Amino acid sequence: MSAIIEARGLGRTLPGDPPVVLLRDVSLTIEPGAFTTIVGPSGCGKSSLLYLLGLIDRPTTGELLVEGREVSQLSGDARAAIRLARFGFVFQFHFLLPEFTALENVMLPMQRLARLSSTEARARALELLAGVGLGEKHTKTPDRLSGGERQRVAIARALANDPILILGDEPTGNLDSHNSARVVETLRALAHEQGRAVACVTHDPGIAEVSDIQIEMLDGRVERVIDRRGAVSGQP
Ligand SMILES: Nc1ncnc2c1ncn2[C@@H]1O[C@H](COP(=O)(O)OP(=O)(O)OP(=O)(O)O)[C@@H](O)[C@H]1O
Repeated sequence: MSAIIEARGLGRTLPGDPPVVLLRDVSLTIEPGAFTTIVGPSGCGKSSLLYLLGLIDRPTTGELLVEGREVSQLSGDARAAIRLARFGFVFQFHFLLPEFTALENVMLPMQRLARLSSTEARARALELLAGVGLGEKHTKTPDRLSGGERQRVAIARALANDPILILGDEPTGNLDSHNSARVVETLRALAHEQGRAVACVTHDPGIAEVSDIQIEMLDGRVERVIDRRGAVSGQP
C-alpha cells in the first residue's frame, strides 16, 4: 500500500548561535492501515518530528511527501488546507469545551470547518461517538466522563473531517492503564478496521509493543524501525 507520508532525509535546525539541531536525516514512511508509534528518550525529537509530519512546522532540509506530493515548499495556506482536509490531531490534553456535551464537542468543528448543517453534523457526530464506544454517553459534559472517555471524544472530534492520517502526541499521556488501553484499542481500530494511518508519539513501552510499526528515535535521528506486520500477517 502506498505511504500517506514519506519523509526523505528530513532535518530541522533552529537558527541561532549556536544553531539547535532538532532532527537530522530522518527518513520514514507512515502507511495506511497501520498503527505507528514514535518512541525514544525525552528530548530526542519526537514532538519535533510530529510537528513536521503534521505540517505544523517545516523542515530545513529534506523532502516531505503527503500522498506522493512534496509539501515543504507549499504556501502556509496550502499546507493548512491539506491539514484541515486530510489530517486529524489528538493531543495529551483533550481540549474539550467544558460547557458543551460530548455530542456538541464533536459537532462544533463539523459545523464550523466543514459547514455541515446541524442535522447533518448531529447524525455524523452520533455515528463517530458510537464508533469510539460512546454512543450512550453523548449527552454528558466532559466533567461527567472518565479521562479515557474524554480522550475518546477527542478522537471522535479528530475524525470530523474523515482524515486519512491521525497524529497523536502522547494521546494516553495522562490516563491510567485501563483507560489508556481503551484509547489505544480505539486508535488501532481506526487503522486496522478503517484503513487510516495512525501515528502517535508515546513514552509508554506497552503501547509501542502493540503498534505495527515502531519508530525509535535517538538524538534527533531514527535509530531503528521495528515492523511487526510481517509476523502478524504470516508473510515471510
Ligand atoms: N524552540 C526550541 N528552542 C530550543 N530548543 C528546542 C526548541 N524546541 C525543542 N527544543 C529542543 O529540541 C529537542 C527535541 O525536543 P522535542 O520536544 O522534539 O523532544 P521529545 O522527544 O518530544 O521530548 P519529550 O519526550 O520530552 O516530549 C529537545 O532537546 C528540546 O529541548
